[in-house]
Amino acid sequence: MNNNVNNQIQTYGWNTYWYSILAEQNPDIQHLPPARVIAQFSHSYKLMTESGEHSAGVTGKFEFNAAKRGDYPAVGDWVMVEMLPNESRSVIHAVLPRRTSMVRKVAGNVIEDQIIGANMDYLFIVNALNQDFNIRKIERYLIAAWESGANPVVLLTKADLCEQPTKFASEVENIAPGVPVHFISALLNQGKEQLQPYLQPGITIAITGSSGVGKSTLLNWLAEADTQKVQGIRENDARGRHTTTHRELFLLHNGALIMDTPGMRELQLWESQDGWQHAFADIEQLAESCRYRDCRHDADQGCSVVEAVNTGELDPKRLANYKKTARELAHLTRKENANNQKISKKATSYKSARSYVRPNRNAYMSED
Ligand SMILES: Nc1nc2c(ncn2[C@@H]2O[C@H](COP(=O)(O)OP(=O)(O)OP(=O)(O)O)[C@@H](O)[C@H]2O)c(=O)[nH]1
Ligand SMILES: [Zn+2]
Repeated sequence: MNNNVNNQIQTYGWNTYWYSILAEQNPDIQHLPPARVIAQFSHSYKLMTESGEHSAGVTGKFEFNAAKRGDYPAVGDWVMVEMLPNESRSVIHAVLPRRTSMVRKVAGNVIEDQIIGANMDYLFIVNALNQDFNIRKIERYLIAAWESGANPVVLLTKADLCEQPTKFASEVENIAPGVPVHFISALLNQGKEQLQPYLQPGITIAITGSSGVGKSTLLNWLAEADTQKVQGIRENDARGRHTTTHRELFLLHNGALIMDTPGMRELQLWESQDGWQHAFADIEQLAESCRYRDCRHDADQGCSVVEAVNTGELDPKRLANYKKTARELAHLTRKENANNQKISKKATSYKSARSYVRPNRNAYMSED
């Protein structure tokens, strides 16, 4: 590895942490160069390797060993590759263990984890400061963030359409103590400086939020930073190439990496125990002093949660959201358990083929 090529993957976030992770892996893959997945297509991936962009597929062995959908590479993953000589293609031998990941539960015959983004440092949760402002949505996105392991940051866009952005910001702060909240206006070019602490070299930021909240506008706004500097970098680009091809993980001029995958964009809000408890820590804590262990928090007697609603300490809408999430989570768990039972009955006969968990090609490739 010469310095120049080494820099290429460092720019994409390779660092001593990943070196140490690699050192813990099977020696078979340790000599292979690392690469980062920057886009995912139906049958292939686009990687940033030490020698630039490569398209890639997984090895047959990888495919054979992949027990479930979540074992396959996802955007943001670090993979160990074999470069094919004289080709801008490579093959993926292994995926390094993910530091963080956004997982979506896909309910089919078997509930499967689909990784819609990996190794993000921050998750920007975008909501607009107009009639679309929705605190309950933010609450649910926060669950996803906690579950992913990435640090959530709430961005309230379209501040120019709002008389009192601070009022909304404090509303968010109430439901998400300790989570940074910023209000910005791409239209008026206001608030960008608040984002600088996150937009650091090698830091990966995923962007999520409902349709129309201003994600694309935000991306363009972030990308257009300092045009002069951009041109300077292009001039110095060793390959002199400016690719305009499809990417889902891309480099900003300030060195930060932005992840914008279709799945991340329209994050479907599945629920999971850990993230859920974290997001509703206040209610969980109140519930501890309910009279009954299995309190449903809908009767007055001995229920600390209902009491908190009555005294105005807890917003009834927050409680309603908590209950709705709990029901969905219970539903998902029931479905999962039922499927797992079915699977374990059949497991012996299926084991060699592993067909019960191996996604069929079409299912794996389809966008749902
Ligand atoms: N007033 C105002 N309008 C904005 C701002 N940011 C975005 N918009 C507008 O909001 C609309 C939606 O913005 P997009 O960036 O397309 O939203 P999106 O979240 O990417 O939407 P999807 O692509 O559907 O996911 C557009 O008409 C933007 O011009 C802002 O800061 N102020
Ligand atoms: Zn209760």
